[in-house]
Amino acid sequence: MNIAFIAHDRKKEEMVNFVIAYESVFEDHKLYSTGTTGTRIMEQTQLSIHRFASGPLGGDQQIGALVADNEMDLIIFLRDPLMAQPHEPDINALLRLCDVQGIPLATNVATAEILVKALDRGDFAWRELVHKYKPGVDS
Ligand SMILES: O=C(CO)COP(=O)(O)O
Repeated sequence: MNIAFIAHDRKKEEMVNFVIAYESVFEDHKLYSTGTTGTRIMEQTQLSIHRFASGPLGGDQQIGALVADNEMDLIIFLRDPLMAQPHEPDINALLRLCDVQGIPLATNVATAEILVKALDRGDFAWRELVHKYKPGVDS
């Protein structure tokens, strides 16, 4: 599965701790992130992550492009609900595209935990069909 991690600055530590807790699940998947989030996770885990640009520089939009193509299977996006972001339009566009494509999206750790347990159980296996019938998409 293709999984993306995104965390705003005051949520990065929570994200790193979450990924450490489920590292054994994530290591079987293809991982993506915005720039700084991915760097922080890779510093503290053995995971290899394809990092896009930092969020304010277009990273949310780059992940959004994969969502628009229905290539992303799960997004964990720990947003900071108490601080305005300069790239709010990019963030909203990504969230909207997840709803357009019906992509599982967690915006807090409680939901992320439920989705990761579902992932580990194989509940998202149907997504393989999406990839299988789309030429040029990673499995
Ligand atoms: O701003 C972000 C998402 O909107 C996160 O970007 P970084 O991971 O580069 O800090």
